[in-house]
Amino acid sequence: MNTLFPIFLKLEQLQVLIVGGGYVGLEKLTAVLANAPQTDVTLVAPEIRAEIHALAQQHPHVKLVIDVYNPSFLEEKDLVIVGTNDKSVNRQIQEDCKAKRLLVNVADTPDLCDFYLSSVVKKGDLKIAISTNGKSPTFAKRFREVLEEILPDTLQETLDNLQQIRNKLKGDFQEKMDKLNEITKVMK
Ligand SMILES: C[C@@]1(CC(=O)O)C2=NC(=C\c3[nH]c(c(CCC(=O)O)c3CC(=O)O)Cc3[nH]c(c(CC(=O)O)c3CCC(=O)O)/C=C3\N/C(=C\2)[C@@H](CCC(=O)O)[C@]3(C)CC(=O)O)/[C@H]1CCC(=O)O
Ligand SMILES: NC(=O)c1ccc[n+]([C@@H]2O[C@H](COP(=O)([O-])OP(=O)(O)OC[C@H]3O[C@@H](n4cnc5c(N)ncnc54)[C@H](O)[C@@H]3O)[C@@H](O)[C@H]2O)c1
Repeated sequence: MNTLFPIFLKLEQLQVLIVGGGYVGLEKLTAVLANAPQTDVTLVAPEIRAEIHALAQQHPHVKLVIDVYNPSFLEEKDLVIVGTNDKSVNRQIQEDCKAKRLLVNVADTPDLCDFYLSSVVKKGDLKIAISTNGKSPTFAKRFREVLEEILPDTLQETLDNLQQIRNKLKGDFQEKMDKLNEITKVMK
C-alpha cells in the first residue's frame, strides 16, 4: 500500500535549502525551479557544477554558497533536500533536520526521507504528480511522458471556461456543486 500523502506546496512562499552541488543537486534544483521558479533556494556545497551556476544566473531567488554544510544553514529554512556524495554527512543533516522538525529529503536514501519528489505532468494549469512509492522513478518518468502525450492542449481552455462559469454561478454551495457536476458529466 502506498501510504504517501500528496500535497501541492506553495514553494514560492517557503525557504528551501539544497545541500550538494553535483548531479543530484542539479536534478533537484531543476525540479524545484521547473515548478516554482521564484522559490528562495539556498544551495550549499564546496564544489558546484557549472550547470547549477548557469541556473542560478537565470533565477535571482537562487543563492549559491560555496562551503561545506554546517547546522547554521538550517536556520530560517522550511524544507531541506540533501544530495552530497558523503553518506555520513547526509545522515548528519537528516538528524539535524529532525531535531528542528524540518521536512527533509535525502535523495538517494528513501528511509531518511520525509517526502519524495514526484514526476510532474503539466498541461497549463493542470498538474498531476506521480508516485511509485519509490519503487521505480524510471516508471514514473515514462508514465509522465505517456500522460503528457495523451492530454489534449485544449485542456487549458476547458479549465478557463469552467473557472468563468464557477465565478458566475449564483446560489448556495450545493446548487453550485450540482451545476458544476452536471456540466462536467461529459468527462466521465
Ligand atoms: C520522479 C523523480 C523526481 C525528481 O527527482 O525530480 C524521482 N527520481 C527521478 C528520476 C530518477 N532517479 C533515479 C533514476 C535512475 C534509474 C532508477 O533507479 O530508476 C531516475 C531516472 C532518470 O533520471 O532517468 C535514481 C534513484 N532515485 C531514487 C533512488 C534511491 C532508491 O530508490 O533507493 C535512486 C537509485 C540510486 C542508485 O541507484 O544509487 C529515489 C527517489 N527518486 C524519486 C524521485 C523518489 C521516488 C519517486 C517515486 O515514487 O517514483 C525517491 C524515493 C526519493 C527522491 O529522490 O525524492 C525523477 C523523475 C522525474 C521525471 O523525469 O519525471
Ligand atoms: N548522479 C545520480 O544520478 C545519482 C542518483 C542516485 C544516487 N546518487 C548518489 O547520490 C550522491 C550524490 O550524487 P552526485 O552524482 O550528485 O555526486 P557528485 O559527486 O556529483 O556531487 C556531490 C556534491 O556533494 C558536495 N558535498 C560533499 N560533501 C559536502 C558537505 N560536507 N557539505 C556540502 N556539500 C558537500 C560536493 O561538493 C558535490 O557538490 C552519491 O552518493 C551518489 O551515489 C547519484
